[in-house]
Amino acid sequence: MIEVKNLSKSFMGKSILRNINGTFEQGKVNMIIGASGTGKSVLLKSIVGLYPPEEGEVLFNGRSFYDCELKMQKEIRQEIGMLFQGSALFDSKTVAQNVKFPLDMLTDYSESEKEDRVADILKRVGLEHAHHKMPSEISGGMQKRVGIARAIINNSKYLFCDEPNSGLDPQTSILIDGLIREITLEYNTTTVVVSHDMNSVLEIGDHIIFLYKGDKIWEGPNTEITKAEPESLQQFISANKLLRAMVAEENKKR
Ligand SMILES: Nc1ncnc2c1ncn2[C@@H]1O[C@H](COP(=O)(O)OP(=O)(O)OP(=O)(O)O)[C@@H](O)[C@H]1O
Repeated sequence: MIEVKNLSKSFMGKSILRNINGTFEQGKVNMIIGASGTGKSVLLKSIVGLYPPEEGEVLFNGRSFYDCELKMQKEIRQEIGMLFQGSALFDSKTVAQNVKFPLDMLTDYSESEKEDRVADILKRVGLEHAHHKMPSEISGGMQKRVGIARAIINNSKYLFCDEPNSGLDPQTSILIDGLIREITLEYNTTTVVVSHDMNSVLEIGDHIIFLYKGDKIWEGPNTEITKAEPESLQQFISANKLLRAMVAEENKKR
């Protein structure tokens, strides 16, 4: 579980996030949603230790990341897997070398152990035939799969995904969403996904945090989102045709 407590962040005196509180549970897909520029990525980066906040704390299973010894911080960092926006694969490395990278950096496994793990994980994400391909030779959806495999290869307890569907067509987005959900359940990870894709929210969002201009406006399960009151959230939702229809149905029942 990850707990964010009273977190505030600004850049050069400009307030970006104000007093954010939220809980991200294990074995669930937790989503941070909101319009462009509202602070989603800054929140994600503050949680994973890239942007230290001015105020507040982030607890990883009770361990305060910004208020613990360097050794513990390193330990927590090793438990974090990250799928970056745009996948961020090394162009000059093969698929297998990309996936193996965290094991090379963080473990002292033997080469054959590493290769076995890479083979297992690539099979799990449906890329058993792509070991020797270069990132430029595979599709955007396959690149995301490689990014997911790399994020979880070292048995990550916490999986962070920044806009996992960016640049993907709707059908591939559904497949990637499905994979994130399956991995979350199978590996019992605490998964945090940043997105502004309402289809993803409906597909996989067990728990949602909605940000609006740096404030947390609403928190709850995706099953409740169409009934949520805040106007800023209603406006965000109504950009999606399907959700507009669902909200209209909800209103009819009232
Ligand atoms: N390193 C930085 N230095 C200064 N300002 C930053 C930095 N990173 C983000 N910001 C500012 O913080 C605000 C929130 O940015 P953020 O990237 O979190 O938005 P977002 O909600 O993730 O948007 P998008 O969906 O477009 O990615 C923006 O005004 C952005 O310009």
